[in-house]
Amino acid sequence: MPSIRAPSSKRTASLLVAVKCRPLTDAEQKRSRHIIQVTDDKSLIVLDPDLSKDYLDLIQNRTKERRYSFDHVFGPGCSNVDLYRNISSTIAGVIQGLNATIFAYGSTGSGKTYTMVGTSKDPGLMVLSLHTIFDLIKKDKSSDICEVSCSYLEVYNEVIYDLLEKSSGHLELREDPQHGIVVAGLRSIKVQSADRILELLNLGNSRRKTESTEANATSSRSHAVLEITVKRKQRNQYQSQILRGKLALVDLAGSERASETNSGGQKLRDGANINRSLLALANCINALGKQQKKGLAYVPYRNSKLTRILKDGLSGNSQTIMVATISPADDQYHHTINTLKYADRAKEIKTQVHKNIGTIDTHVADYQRMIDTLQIEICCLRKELAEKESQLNIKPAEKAADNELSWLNILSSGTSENVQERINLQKALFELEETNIRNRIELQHLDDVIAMEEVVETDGAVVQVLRTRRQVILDNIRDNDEAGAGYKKDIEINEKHRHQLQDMIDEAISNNGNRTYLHILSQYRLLGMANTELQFEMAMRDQVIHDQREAMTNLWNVLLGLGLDQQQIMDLAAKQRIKIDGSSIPGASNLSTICSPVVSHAIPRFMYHSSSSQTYPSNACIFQQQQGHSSIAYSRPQNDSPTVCREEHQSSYYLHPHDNSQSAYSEMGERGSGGRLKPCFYPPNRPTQDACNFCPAMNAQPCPCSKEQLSSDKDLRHQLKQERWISNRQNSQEVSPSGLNYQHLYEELASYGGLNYGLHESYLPHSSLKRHPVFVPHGVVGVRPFNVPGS
Ligand SMILES: Nc1ncnc2c1ncn2[C@@H]1O[C@H](COP(=O)(O)OP(=O)(O)OP(=O)(O)O)[C@@H](O)[C@H]1O
Repeated sequence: MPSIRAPSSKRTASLLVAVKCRPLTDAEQKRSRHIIQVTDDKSLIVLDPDLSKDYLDLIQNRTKERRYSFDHVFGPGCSNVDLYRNISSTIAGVIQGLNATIFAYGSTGSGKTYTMVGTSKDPGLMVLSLHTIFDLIKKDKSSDICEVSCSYLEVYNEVIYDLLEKSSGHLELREDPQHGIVVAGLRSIKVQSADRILELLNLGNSRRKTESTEANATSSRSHAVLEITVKRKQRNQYQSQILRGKLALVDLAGSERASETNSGGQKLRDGANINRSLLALANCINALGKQQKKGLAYVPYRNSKLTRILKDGLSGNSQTIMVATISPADDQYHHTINTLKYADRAKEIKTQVHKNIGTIDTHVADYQRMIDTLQIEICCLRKELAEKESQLNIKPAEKAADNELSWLNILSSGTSENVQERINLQKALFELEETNIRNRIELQHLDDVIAMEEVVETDGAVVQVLRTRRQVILDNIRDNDEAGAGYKKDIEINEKHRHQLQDMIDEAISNNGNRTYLHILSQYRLLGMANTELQFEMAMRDQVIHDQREAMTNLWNVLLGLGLDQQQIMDLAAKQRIKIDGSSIPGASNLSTICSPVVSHAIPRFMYHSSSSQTYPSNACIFQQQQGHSSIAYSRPQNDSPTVCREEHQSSYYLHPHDNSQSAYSEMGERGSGGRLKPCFYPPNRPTQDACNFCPAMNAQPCPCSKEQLSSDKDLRHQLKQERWISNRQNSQEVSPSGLNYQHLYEELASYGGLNYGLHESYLPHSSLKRHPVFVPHGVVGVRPFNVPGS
């Protein structure tokens, strides 16, 4: 029986902020004054550090004293256990399939490591949470099987290392549609007891990079993330449900001023990197705080590895706790105020918490496995390269050749970093554009509403509010455009760097005669590219999965909006021989417009993978306009394979070739509003016109309501610029764009000459490169941008 999944119910949670003030250290007691007053368990006062005031401050009664309130405040007399007691309920959710994140934030020497790791007398949050998890599993009365695993990583100078590996190589981040950001190749060790994890924790901590600085004798130079995963599986059940809870415990490196830490050389460089990633974190907190009040500001997660790792914890599926650590010393006043400023802003952050139930999309899991295998192979090859190099270094006669070889090695790792960086920048740009598209939609709506209100309103109060909101949206658009311009510049720099690297590699290879080494090197590079390509594939699938999830949610909303209750939906599904996974069905929210007829048949048509002979009625259409974002979904007539088209306001930078020439677009491409060209990509082995016939909006059987719906909604018609169709056919041999710059990717692949797989030429806008055979994995879902007729 085919099965679909009911979207799990989400709960909006506020980020919980706890402030912890440590006692004065022995050294501080001699030189500093205590300036923190904890007034009650939720508020504190930072006293003015200046005892003597100048005349002007005195007569104007100016003071630097500041008052704050948070979810919890702990004074110098409190232990880690006191803090833990107030947050332990969050940890308990992890064994029920919920995610939680706890991170300590504060300046260097303020007590982050003490809070997270602790001492034997005062164990920290990492230790206490582990004990809770194992205690709860032990006490659990159900017959479920719980499996606990843990990983421990550090981010040092923007490079990720595995703290559970003796000599870990550089690890890379990957975006997983189901599990969010994951670190490829990171070891996850299954553990049976809290003691075993504590052993691993101690081992990892001993590998962590620390330095003695002026501000702290054992200052952490890296950000450390301990992740505990609890998988809970029903025993002896066919198709058993799996709950997968995750707890991330983060000890950040301390922010500092170079002048205060009195460091130079490597220490100074470390400090600069630490500060950069903490600044990126602060910027994310700022943007997220702003988003709650003002909506749709771009959150620059991509500006550092740390923020990418923390993304889920900051805005995704996680109940998150920020522990802001402060020093009570008067000479730390500015650091303290700074920490409390961000903690205060973080109170505004909201996350969406839902249970992680079961698994879907097995083909995605297969891709992940492939990528993981490739990552492991790359690591082995890296090691081989290093060994080969050290062997060569032993022979002094070959010193000159050795230098050349290590130069080659540097170049080749430079190339892979360069590729990763470009992928990241392009994705950032894509996200920025999406954010601004939504901003522009809201702007358009606001303009219309303002125009209407101006006619009817007498005192102008509502118009004033709307105008204020309009200005906020304009500011957001401007900020996002500025950020986008920055990313575009970075991409240009990255491109230049790539060409330089490639030239240098080619020259070095042509001058060098060491065949074995070159063989390993070329294998390494090829695997690197295969890996990159798979990551692109994954990104495409992410998009498809995202779209499908959105469509599923819309369909659920429609069904519930029609007045069907959960039981009726279940009965209908059972009649269609469709199994509904997931126990909870969300309330019908955000439903705006429904296109009938036959909406109730839309689920089978869309959800149902074509492995069954079951057929469904012809057309179904869901029209939705939600939070300023509009989309239209169609299902195909019954004799065709299930197809869904979405129209959306989207024009991606990925889809625009750099030369911007007309020829880079299809014959179907036309100029959209604003004079921007709209790209069109064709499926392989299919004539151009046929590609368009695939969209129901253009064929003989258009969606019965789309045109009317469109023309009845003036805003929408204005905004619709591009249509994407999703062809979801069994054994499809198609791969197509999903916001990716194929021209780029193709050039990238071509630059790795001899590579035996590439993208099909027909996916390239008027491709001039038609050499490589197609590399198409099974079960691929096609995604294609499309022109909306008459838009
Ligand atoms: N609650 C506390 N009680 C007693 N001593 C503490 C407490 N918190 C921190 N300390 C002490 O303060 C010093 C600095 O603490 P810690 O190393 O945890 O700071 P940090 O914020 O992690 O610094 P960095 O960012 O430089 O790594 C240590 O000597 C630690 O033992």
